[in-house]
Amino acid sequence: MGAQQEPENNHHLVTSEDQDHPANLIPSLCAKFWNLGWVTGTGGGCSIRDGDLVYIAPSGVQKELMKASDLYVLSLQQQQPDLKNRTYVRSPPHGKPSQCTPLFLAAFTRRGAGCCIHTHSQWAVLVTLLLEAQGSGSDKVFEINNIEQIKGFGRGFQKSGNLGYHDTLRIPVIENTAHEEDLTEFLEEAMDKHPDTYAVLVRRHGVYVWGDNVHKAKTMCESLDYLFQLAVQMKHLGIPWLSDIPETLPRAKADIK
Ligand SMILES: CSCCC(=O)C(=O)COP(=O)(O)O
Ligand SMILES: [Zn+2]
Repeated sequence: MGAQQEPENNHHLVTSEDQDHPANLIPSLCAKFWNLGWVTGTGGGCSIRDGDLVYIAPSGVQKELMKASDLYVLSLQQQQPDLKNRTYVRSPPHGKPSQCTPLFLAAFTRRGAGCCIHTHSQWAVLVTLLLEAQGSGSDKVFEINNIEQIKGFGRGFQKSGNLGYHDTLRIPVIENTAHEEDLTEFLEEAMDKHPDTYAVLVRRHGVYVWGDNVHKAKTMCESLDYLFQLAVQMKHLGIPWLSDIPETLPRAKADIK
């Protein structure tokens, strides 16, 4: 017999037969993300906003083994305006919410995101290290163009459509801090400086990716990890991340600006 849940603990918020309910989706997505090396050794995570409610994983747990009953639930309306001293409308009997919570909340409150994913992908970390090695100030933004997968990204905040093959994808990079929650002000600065980005890289740590809904956040996170891996291999092969399509190649008339 498991621990008896107190009815006042709003346990109903994490009880659903619907596999797409946030309380079920976060554990199932994190189990998939673990297989990709995105949430290794309790790192990384995922948070989903469903209307006013935000579902958050617990801290320091094996993200691939989470259950719906492990999750915290926060009401954005009840929290406003103070997002620092957080209270939860539902908490599990033990543990504490993810250190990533303020960063997830930044995506929900400043970009109206419906889902935010945080990975410790080695490809993301390697890209930040390659940029660091380049130095001379160019280490603050990852840029790549003329790769088909770039079409996997939205054009930007409150803009419709996706980037095109000839567009340059730009992802800002912030420096890591001793404590995850201390990243928040730097993530928010990066959002302000790059209003159209859907992701922020964290040097030597990983990446935060958000989207209007789970589908968009997940597919942009997958596309980004694909591009990070490609970028690392391109660097090995001496192929620049930014290139011009040779004029000799055929370009559709619509593409010629
Ligand atoms: C070894 S993970 C260190 C903390 C971290 O970077 C992370 O993303 C997970 O933090 P949480 O509080 O969700 O365990
Ligand atoms: Zn992390």
